Amino acid sequence: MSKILIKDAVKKYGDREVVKHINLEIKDGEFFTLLGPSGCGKTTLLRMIAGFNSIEGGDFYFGDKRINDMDPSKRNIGMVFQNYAVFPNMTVRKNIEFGLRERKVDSQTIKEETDKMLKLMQIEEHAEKKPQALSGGQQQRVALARAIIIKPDVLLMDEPLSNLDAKLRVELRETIRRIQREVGITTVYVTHDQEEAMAISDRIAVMKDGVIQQCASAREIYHKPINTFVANFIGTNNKIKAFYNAKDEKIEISKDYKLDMKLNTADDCEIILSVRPEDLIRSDKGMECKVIDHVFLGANTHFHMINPNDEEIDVLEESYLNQTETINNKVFVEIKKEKINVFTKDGSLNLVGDSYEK
Ligand SMILES: Nc1ncnc2c1ncn2[C@@H]1O[C@H](COP(=O)(O)OP(=O)(O)OP(=O)(O)O)[C@@H](O)[C@H]1O
Repeated sequence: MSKILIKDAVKKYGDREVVKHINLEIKDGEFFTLLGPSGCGKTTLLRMIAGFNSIEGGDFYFGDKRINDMDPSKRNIGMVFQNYAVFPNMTVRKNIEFGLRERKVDSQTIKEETDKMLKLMQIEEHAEKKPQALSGGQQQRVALARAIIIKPDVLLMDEPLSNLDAKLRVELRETIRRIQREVGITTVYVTHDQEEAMAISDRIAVMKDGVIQQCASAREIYHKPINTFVANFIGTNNKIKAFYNAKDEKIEISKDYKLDMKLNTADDCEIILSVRPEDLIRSDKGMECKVIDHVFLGANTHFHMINPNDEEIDVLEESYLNQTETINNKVFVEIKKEKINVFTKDGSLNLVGDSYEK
């Protein structure tokens, strides 16, 4: 049985639908992420699960229990927000204990459970400090401990890392993932950061304008995006305009560069190739491109180029000591055909079938 089931959910502000007929099934123990640009409705949907927003349509279930009309306090959820919602006047220990005290748990159990949490979050030495003496990352560990000590059925997290600097974000997202696995708690996580979503999630729902575009594992979303919005939102993507000759089963990129490939259409049509920078390789044949810049990034080097269609493309190569390319040089670039996605001209449909290994 699914842990959270959402059927045909609608949220309206006035006449405006901001969540538009969403269906989702989240499994027990799953780390599930709602990902999308600002304003796409992720927080609104999360708040509907929590019970903080009215629901204008659809049904929400925890297990087989319909929760639409259940008070938030009865839903047994833990929440962590962007702003570390810890009580400033209480010590770290008192903050973490809070939920158990509210539930009138005996003091021996409170002590044991709180000690366990302090250890799990690696903040034992801060137990008797007030939150303001802690860094942002440590405060978020307190918030997380406080949310999960009550053993909620579902943990809801809304951009919990956005106020932290880049290094801490990476560190804490790994901690969150490890702890979620250890505790096995079903988690719904909201972020606009695609890299964070990929690093942390079992599955991701990519949202745009209140609609789920694709719901799948990070790998599937990266390698097999359903439309150009998803392809562009996740990772770096080169868009190359081309033409499909259906009779000859050829993709025509330029006069001199064609790929043999059968697409899921019987008609000649204009298409958009979607190619990751790592799936373009410098070669002695292919598209003739002009190098306009190169950026050394340690493990990799990024080459920015202009292709024969006057499109700017990015080529990612593993770095090596004597790697050089002079700006304005002409180079040939080949496409790793087995890795590309091909979309209709309007970007709405992926024309690559399942026959290609992704
Ligand atoms: N109380 C409200 N009244 C009217 N409109 C609202 C209200 N809350 C949110 N909205 C609108 O609903 C849409 C979805 O907002 P929501 O906060 O869910 O987006 P989001 O994807 O979480 O974005 P962000 O990452 O910026 O928080 C937005 O267009 C927003 O302006």
